[in-house]
Amino acid sequence: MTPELMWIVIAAAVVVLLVVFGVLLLRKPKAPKGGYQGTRDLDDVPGLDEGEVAEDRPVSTLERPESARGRLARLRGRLAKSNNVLGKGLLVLLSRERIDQDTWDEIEDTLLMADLGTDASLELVENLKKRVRVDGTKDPAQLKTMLREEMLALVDPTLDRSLRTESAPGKPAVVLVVGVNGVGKTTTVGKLARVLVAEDKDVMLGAADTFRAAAADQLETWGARVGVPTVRSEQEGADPASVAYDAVKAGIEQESDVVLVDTAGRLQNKAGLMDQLGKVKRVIEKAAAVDEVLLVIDATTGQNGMTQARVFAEAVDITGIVLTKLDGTAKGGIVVAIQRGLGVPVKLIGLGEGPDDLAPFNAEQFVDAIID
Ligand SMILES: Nc1nc2c(ncn2[C@@H]2O[C@H](COP(=O)(O)OP(=O)(O)OP(=O)(O)O)[C@@H](O)[C@H]2O)c(=O)[nH]1
Repeated sequence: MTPELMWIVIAAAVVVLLVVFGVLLLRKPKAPKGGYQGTRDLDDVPGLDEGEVAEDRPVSTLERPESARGRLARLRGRLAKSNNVLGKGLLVLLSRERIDQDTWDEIEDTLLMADLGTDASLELVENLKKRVRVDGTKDPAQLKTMLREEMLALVDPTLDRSLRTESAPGKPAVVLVVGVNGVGKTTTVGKLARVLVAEDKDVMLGAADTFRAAAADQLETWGARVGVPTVRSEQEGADPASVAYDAVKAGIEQESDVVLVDTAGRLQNKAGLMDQLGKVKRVIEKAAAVDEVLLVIDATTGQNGMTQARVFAEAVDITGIVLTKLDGTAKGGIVVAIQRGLGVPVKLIGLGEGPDDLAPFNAEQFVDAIID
């Protein structure tokens, strides 16, 4: 090798080393395992803009989730847009010059198409029919009021829809989230963590969906965005009950207020599902009581969703329903069908893919969004 060539090789090597060193220096810090456990209040973190979005976030870019109050008002447009056909369709039918049996049949069909279910649809039509006959009214405003009242009665504003997330002394509240895969379970757990963080609660996540490693990664990312740690197993196919137990133990040790446990729904048969969910619940109860079992149902799946709901309700005592994807369906009537079918209230609704697009369910606002 000539001396000139040797100098060129040395110069090239120095340039390569400088580039590699530069890249290493510029790389963002990696999230610690288990998420961030430090401060999560924007007020505690200088130089942060509200609503800032980042992927791999160090502690200084934690997000401040929107408070749950008023979310449904913000998301009302999405509910109204997708369920417009139902509300407007009914009002058009009711404001016909003559409301004869054919019109009532059309009203019933509209309700059935919105997944209200046969019994509820019949009941609504019969009640409206009676009131229209007695009042003899044709005034659209009055008909709208009647429709609103009858629909509200079906949705039932008297049900207790509060989430049981109050901790006992020395024990966090435990919320188990169940449902088939793809309905939006992991997303819901992530969104719910944000609702609780906005209420200033200390949350712990348990990634007991061990069928898919990506599900735990997904959950961990949700948690990291708001400073919530996740207990998970690095091993795909690990025992979900043991991960759930570890999460609750960690919640007790770290004095968390609430532990949210995501589970797997990818099970081949009913017996397997019952065994697994039963075991997860029993094992958790060795450490703390399970306060809430939320069943997540995809509102776009209609009757299929009802069938799934029944299978889960047999496997474990459901205390509340989360209806996801209500932004993408005209089948808002599923709220009534599910509540009636299971005897369990809808407590939360998903109205989009955004991190704060999960709202506490409110019967009045729900009916108003459909009818107004
Ligand atoms: N439009 C809309 N999409 C939603 C809503 N909730 C969840 N999704 C989407 O549904 C898809 C599935 O959500 P996941 O949370 O991964 O579902 P999962 O039930 O946990 O599925 P597995 O992890 O496979 O068991 C994602 O693309 C979510 O963004 C909602 O309320 N509205």
